[in-house]
Amino acid sequence: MAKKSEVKLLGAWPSPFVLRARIALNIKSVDYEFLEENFQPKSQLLVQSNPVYKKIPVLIHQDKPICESLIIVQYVDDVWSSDGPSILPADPYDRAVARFWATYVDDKLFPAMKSIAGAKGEEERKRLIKEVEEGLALLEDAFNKITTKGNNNYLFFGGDQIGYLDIAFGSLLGWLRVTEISNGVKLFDQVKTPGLVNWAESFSSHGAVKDVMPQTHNLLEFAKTLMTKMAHTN
Ligand SMILES: N[C@@H](CCC(=O)N[C@@H](CS)C(=O)NCC(=O)O)C(=O)O
Repeated sequence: MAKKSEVKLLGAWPSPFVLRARIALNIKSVDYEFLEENFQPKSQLLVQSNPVYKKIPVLIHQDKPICESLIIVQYVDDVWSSDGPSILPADPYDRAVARFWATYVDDKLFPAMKSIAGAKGEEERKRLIKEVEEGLALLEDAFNKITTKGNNNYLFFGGDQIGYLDIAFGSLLGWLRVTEISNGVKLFDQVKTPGLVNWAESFSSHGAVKDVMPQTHNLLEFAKTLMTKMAHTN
């Protein structure tokens, strides 16, 4: 078990990317100090630790920074390999598939979801919502393929335990719910994405997740404040 002083996580509570690092550390039962970044202005520690992107999360392990959420998740899996279940699948093909979909989440799904809030006009908003729905339908198919093995149907992308893709995608669930509420739509439901609806419930109530996953009403409040600030600066 790492000493708390050896592991620090520079982050902020509403960030889905920071949540990934927190879940990975929880899976491995790594004790860490959480340093809340408030960006007003960006802290010296953040700028020094992540001079390229100046973004959170940054994991600081034995005074060395590791940046980018998915790289942090893999690092945690590598360093604490014998503490708790593996995060990445053992099989090389399964690892490649998990990495493919995690990249898809970051490159396609999340950007589409994020851009709904900034849509210019109803037509664009509807187009983006449709894009997210189609994106989720692809993930529903992937979920069914990945979790059906022989006669077994697993709860998670990672099998019996949450793994890399569960963390990559599951960390966005809070913001997905905020998007649904803010736009009066259901992106996820028992008809369109039954597998993902059940998965989301199991993921959100998992021991490594439930205490660190931000509450939807807090994210909604945060989003409203952010939108108000942006409206004043434009
Ligand atoms: N690809 C990065 C994205 C991290 C990211 O966008 N972090 C946001 C907070 S959610 C941030 O630090 N934003 C500050 C900025 O853009 O200046 C990762 O996966 O870690």
